[in-house]
Amino acid sequence: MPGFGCGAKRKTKVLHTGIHANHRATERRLHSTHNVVSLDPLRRNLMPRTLEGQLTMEKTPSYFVTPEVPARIHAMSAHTKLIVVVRDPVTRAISDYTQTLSKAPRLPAFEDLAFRNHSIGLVDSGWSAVRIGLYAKHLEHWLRHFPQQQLLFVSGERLVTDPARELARVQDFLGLKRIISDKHFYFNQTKGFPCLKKPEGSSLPHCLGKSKGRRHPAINARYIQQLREFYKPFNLKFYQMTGQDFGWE
Ligand SMILES: Nc1ncnc2c1ncn2[C@@H]1O[C@H](COP(=O)(O)OS(=O)(=O)O)[C@@H](OP(=O)(O)O)[C@H]1O
Repeated sequence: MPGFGCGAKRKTKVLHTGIHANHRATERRLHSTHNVVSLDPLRRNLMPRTLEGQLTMEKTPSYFVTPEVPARIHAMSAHTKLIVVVRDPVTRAISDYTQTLSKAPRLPAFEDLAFRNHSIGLVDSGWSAVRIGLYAKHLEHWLRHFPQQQLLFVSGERLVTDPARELARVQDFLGLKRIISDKHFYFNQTKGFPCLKKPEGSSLPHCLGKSKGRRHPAINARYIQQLREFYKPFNLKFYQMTGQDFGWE
């Protein structure tokens, strides 16, 4: 499921739930409630087998915004749990642009891509960096196939300001014991983001790589405001649909 950016790379991880395999009731619950994604519906690749006491997580940012994906995932496994990390769509669009710019330095200016006509504030919703942030529209596709309770929306902003709180929500959603807490994070002043104190299998702290948390180009406040106005109705609809106010005004 999507993170903040436009990357389409898929990542798979098998997690141990830490629940004893000889607890039959728990095992049954795991199998019925924690569905296992065993096939990538887009690429038809086999995923690792999920054993008892494990969950398989799969991350593909482009799924959320690809209209044919919900039906395919549902056909593969109707009980799959879906986690979506969402961030202010204006900052998301700039982050997306920054990511592309790092690979294509001759890219036109942000405002030339984000607007059909920036002197009158006509936004180009066909540009992927803008389109991806229309969360309410994408969510409509998912809700045709999955009940709301199978979707969790994680705040990208709170993932930075209070990672333990957002991860508590994720652990609860997955029916896992709350193991990750405040004590697992520290704020790295140089990076400007929270990092892990001691990742699994290592005694050294770990921050996300250089491609996460890049400095964004300065964008004229007028364009930012025009984009805010453009997203406002979509954001409000998204808050209504999810029952969560993400505070992006
Ligand atoms: N702990 C921590 N460290 C570094 N970065 C963090 C962290 N938590 C969230 N973020 C935000 O993650 C943003 C990058 O995510 P991506 O857009 O690459 O996600 S995705 O893999 O494409 O889904 C990245 O966006 P940019 O700041 O625009 O680079 C970060 O703001």
